[in-house]
Amino acid sequence: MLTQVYEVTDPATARAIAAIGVDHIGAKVGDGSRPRELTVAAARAVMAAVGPRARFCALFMSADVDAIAAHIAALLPPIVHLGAAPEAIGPDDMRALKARFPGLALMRSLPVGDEASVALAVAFAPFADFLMLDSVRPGDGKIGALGVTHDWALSRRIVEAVRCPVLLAGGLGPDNVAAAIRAVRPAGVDSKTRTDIDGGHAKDLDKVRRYHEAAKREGARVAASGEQTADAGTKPI
Ligand SMILES: O=C(O)c1ccccc1N[C@@H]1O[C@H](COP(=O)(O)O)[C@@H](O)[C@H]1O
Repeated sequence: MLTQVYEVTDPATARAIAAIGVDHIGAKVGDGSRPRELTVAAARAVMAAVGPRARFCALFMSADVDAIAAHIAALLPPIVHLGAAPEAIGPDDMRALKARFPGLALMRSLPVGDEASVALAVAFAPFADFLMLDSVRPGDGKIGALGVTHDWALSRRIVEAVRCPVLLAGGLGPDNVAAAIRAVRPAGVDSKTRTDIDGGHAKDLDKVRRYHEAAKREGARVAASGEQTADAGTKPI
């Protein structure tokens, strides 16, 4: 079971979370115009602090594929995570990014809202190394960092419908990650708000540790029980 934690904005926190054993450590990267969005220079320092124990994920909220490509070329992160709406960055854009950066692992956030989410995931899966299924706000369509769960039965159907490894996101933390793994059988899990300090965006290392340990424990239990779990390995597109 892969564990992923957002968002890390300083090297010391990146080092501490890597020492806990978290597999993917993420930060928002861009021109610095969004809240807590790191410039390439700041992201480079966090990525170096992650070290060899974990993989750094660069989350781009922008829909400007040329700007994203320029940031990738400057930073060369192991995992590029695309967070813009699916209408804004589509499968063709993902194919183009992979062609330009062949060694890159691409993670694609997708909203899980209604029945249409399953077809959307099926359409994107062939172009992603990881899908990340996240909650969506009904009013404005905002995806992610909402701190709320979604219909896990839909996410389970997506896990069963695609070959691509799926990470489950949306309101996960130490107290519900095991139940989420039992319900969805993802290849990995992601957490932001519920591993933050209360009322702030800094990471609470005790929450991160409890989330990570609960996820690894439940992932191992599911694997040992022989229950179906998606493959956590990456596959080339
Ligand atoms: O991390 C952010 O600030 C962010 C901003 C805008 C969209 C997505 C964002 N983050 C992603 O959302 C998941 C889930 O968040 P939560 O656990 O429900 O709070 C987060 O881990 C990032 O992958």
